[in-house]
Amino acid sequence: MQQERCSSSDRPLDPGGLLTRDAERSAARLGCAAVDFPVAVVLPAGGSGERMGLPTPKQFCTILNRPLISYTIQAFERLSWIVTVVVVVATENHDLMLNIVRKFNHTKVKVVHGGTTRHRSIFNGLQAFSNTTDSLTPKPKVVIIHDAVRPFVEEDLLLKITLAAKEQGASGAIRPLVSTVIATTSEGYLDHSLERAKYRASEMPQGFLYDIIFQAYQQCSEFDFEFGTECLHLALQYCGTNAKLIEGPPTLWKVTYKRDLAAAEAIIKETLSMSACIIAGAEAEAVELAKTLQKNLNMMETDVISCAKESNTEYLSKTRNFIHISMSGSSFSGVPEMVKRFEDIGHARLYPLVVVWVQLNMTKQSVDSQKTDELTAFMGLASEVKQGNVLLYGIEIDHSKVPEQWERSVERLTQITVALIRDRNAALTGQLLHA
Ligand SMILES: Nc1ccn([C@@H]2O[C@H](COP(=O)(O)OP(=O)(O)OP(=O)(O)O)[C@@H](O)[C@H]2O)c(=O)n1
Ligand SMILES: O=C(CO)[C@H](O)[C@H](O)COP(=O)(O)O
Repeated sequence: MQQERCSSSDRPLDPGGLLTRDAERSAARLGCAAVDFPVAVVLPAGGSGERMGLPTPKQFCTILNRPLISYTIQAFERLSWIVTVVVVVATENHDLMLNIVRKFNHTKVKVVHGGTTRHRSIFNGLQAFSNTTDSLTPKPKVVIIHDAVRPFVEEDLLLKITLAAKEQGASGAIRPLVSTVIATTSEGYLDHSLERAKYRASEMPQGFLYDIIFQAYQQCSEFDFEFGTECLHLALQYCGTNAKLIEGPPTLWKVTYKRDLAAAEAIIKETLSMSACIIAGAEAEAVELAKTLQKNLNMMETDVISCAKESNTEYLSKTRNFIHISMSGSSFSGVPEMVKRFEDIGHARLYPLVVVWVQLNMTKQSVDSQKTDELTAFMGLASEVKQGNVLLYGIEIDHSKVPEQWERSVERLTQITVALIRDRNAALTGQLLHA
């Protein structure tokens, strides 16, 4: 079978950089030269997340089995032009951070100890590059500073920030203000309000020539270290560098309150649901169903491949969702092999994979012992692969010669498949649903 593709017209963005795109393509889109100088990143992650109100600091809270900080690291680490990511954590979380680095195979990370305030933590991070004997942290030309709790940062913006920092000495992302900023009196009355259109919210990432921001931090007062919240201000105050400001997307927001964790999870799930690969058995009916399903899943980018092409793993890198269609009687053959392959290449290391096994029944099935055995094997496999971050679900569909009835069943199959992919609900794995 030929590989077929259909694209959705209004494909959402990829705010977390969860999908593969390379820097050169971004640079081409921006019409600027690719970065050809060393760039490093400092991620302050030494806070306690008081406003979140959880015992675990927010950067270590897990979303889909992975700590938030790992998503942020990944957004930078995947870019070939970023050399090192320095992560600054409180001393008591040093080992926890090293475990995260190992578990999720982060290869560019150096972990350093934080300070009592964000500015102190950032300064500690910058100092890691001043030790010229450490080959893991060579001094960069440009350093990007980014809060560890802002997991969604696209490479296009990082390129703009980096190139502007190289040109101007400093650059930072901004957003329009949502609310008006007012000053209050000590008694809690309105003192005055600012003209909202004149002001912007300062967000992250921010980029700097390393020498400028390091010099600025070396001159910082105790007051700056204790109460300052703005790195761009330090570059201006101590080095006379006016930052270039670049408007970023709303997804740059900082995870601060509990509800922000739910919002971050929703964004990650939405991004992971943008594409799927349908693997069809050799039978004509399975191929036909695969094509109809592909047409129905028009909001996703879908590929249809035949079981025969399954051994070619090229399709794996394109998606985190797999729909395996087989005929009843052929058992769920193919599914265990496919899942094993995911394990071998570590495909589920960063994101949970969804595998929907669709069993097409051509005749009315009687509940016999063969079917029960198959179901038991399916449930066993689902529970086993869940440990490896693969979410395996089953859907049975009875073929009907009555067109309206068949259409309704395929529509139900589509809806259940979309719901399983979007929700990525670990509690429902191993269930055999009926369309
Ligand atoms: N001593 C500190 C304080 C904060 N940060 C980091 O700075 C970033 C932005 O700070 P904020 O959102 O204020 O985090 P917390 O200080 O943890 O949150 P809260 O103010 O609610 O306690 C976070 O990644 C945080 O971990 C840091 O590295 N060292
Ligand atoms: O807003 C910012 C940019 O200027 C910083 O990201 C930072 O969040 C402010 O620090 P804090 O919340 O720790 O006081």
